[in-house]
Amino acid sequence: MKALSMDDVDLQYKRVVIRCDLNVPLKNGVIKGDKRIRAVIPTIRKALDKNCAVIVLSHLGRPTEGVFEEEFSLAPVAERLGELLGKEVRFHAYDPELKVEAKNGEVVLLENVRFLTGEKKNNPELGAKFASLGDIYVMDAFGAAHRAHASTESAVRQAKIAVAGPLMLAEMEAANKILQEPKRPLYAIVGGSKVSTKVTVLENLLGFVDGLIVAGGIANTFLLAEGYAVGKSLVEEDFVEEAKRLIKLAKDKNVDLPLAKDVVVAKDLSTAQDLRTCPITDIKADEAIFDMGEETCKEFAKVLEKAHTVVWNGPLGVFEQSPFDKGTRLIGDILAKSKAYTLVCGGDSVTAVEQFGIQDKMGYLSTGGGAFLEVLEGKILPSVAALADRA
Ligand SMILES: Nc1ncnc2c1ncn2[C@@H]1O[C@H](COP(=O)(O)OP(=O)(O)O)[C@@H](O)[C@H]1O
Ligand SMILES: O=C(OP(=O)(O)O)[C@H](O)COP(=O)(O)O
Repeated sequence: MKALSMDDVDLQYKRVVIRCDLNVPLKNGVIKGDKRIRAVIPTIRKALDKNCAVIVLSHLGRPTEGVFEEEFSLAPVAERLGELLGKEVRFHAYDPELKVEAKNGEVVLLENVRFLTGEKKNNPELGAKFASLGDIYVMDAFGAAHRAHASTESAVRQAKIAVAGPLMLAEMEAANKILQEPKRPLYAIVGGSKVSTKVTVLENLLGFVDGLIVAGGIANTFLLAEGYAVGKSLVEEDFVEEAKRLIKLAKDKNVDLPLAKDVVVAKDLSTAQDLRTCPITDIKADEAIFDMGEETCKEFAKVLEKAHTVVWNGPLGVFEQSPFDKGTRLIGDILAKSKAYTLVCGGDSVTAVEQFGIQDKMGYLSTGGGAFLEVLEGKILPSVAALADRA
């Protein structure tokens, strides 16, 4: 990747802004997986070692812009970041004026940048404001590098000096390695919930992989496209036609695209009321799919036996809530035992793997989900393009 690194510039006593992806899973203010926070510790330490004043930026979730919403606050992240760094991290609360300064040797974490009007629209004035907070702008938010937002793209273009952080560089190297020399057969498992983000990814992956397992919440839209009733399951109706097209495209390209045969359904997620496993032909109108069934997982396992490389993004079910974690656990165990090189990407997927304690059995864990898949598609990420232009 063409970009300046932190080693290429004089950091001594500078004001450094580091854009990180600290978008971690949170429930009632409790962090459920801190991989993304741990991953940027070396970056922040690198700046502190040179007596820099450090301002950290990040987004969290998808809040409404222009207003503060407690559930999307980065305050709990500031605390965890401080624990991991072994030094206090000053939290700068919601402040549309962005009146923030840091002293040398100090780390300040700014409140969620997505509360600010213009962040997601890549507003150049907001980008200029972010850039002006420091002498050097370090783009280290690999997980958000596929977003052309004010803090990930515009600020990089406008900063006095813009460099790629060490995490960003390592992640790009890992993704490019798979892209350039994958050990085939190469299979991708794409699960999770973000259908709209993943549809284009799936289409492009069909041109690159030997097999594609569509699972988790996004599989529901594919089941609907195949004519099955999916009750109250999470679906994106606007993408049913797309799903139909992708199923046909996979056939034309001779790519395996196995879909679920049985699923775990319930009437209510929080109470798991009337939970049962049923064939996909038997989902009732008041039920929703929350996990893949055992038969389906066994079938996926058989398919995956052929793989020499597996790229896994997105859990197979609502893994945060037992017993809907079974499908994700099963596939995790299979991959942990498999000889295939397994690359796990995405905030929730990595959290699941760490929750199951199988992280050491995986080939590589990436902090980026959508970002990693877009690199595999051969796309140039907006942040990467901006960094290259500044090199
Ligand atoms: N059947 C399902 N219905 C609703 N949500 C689901 C389902 N399967 C998985 N999910 C949810 O998908 C989310 C993760 O999706 P996503 O953000 O796309 O993954 P990643 O962060 O690994 O890229 C998890 O919160 C999980 O609960
Ligand atoms: O969690 C993220 O992406 P991922 O779910 O693809 O891993 C990134 O922080 C990007 O978040 P976004 O998909 O709300 O832009």
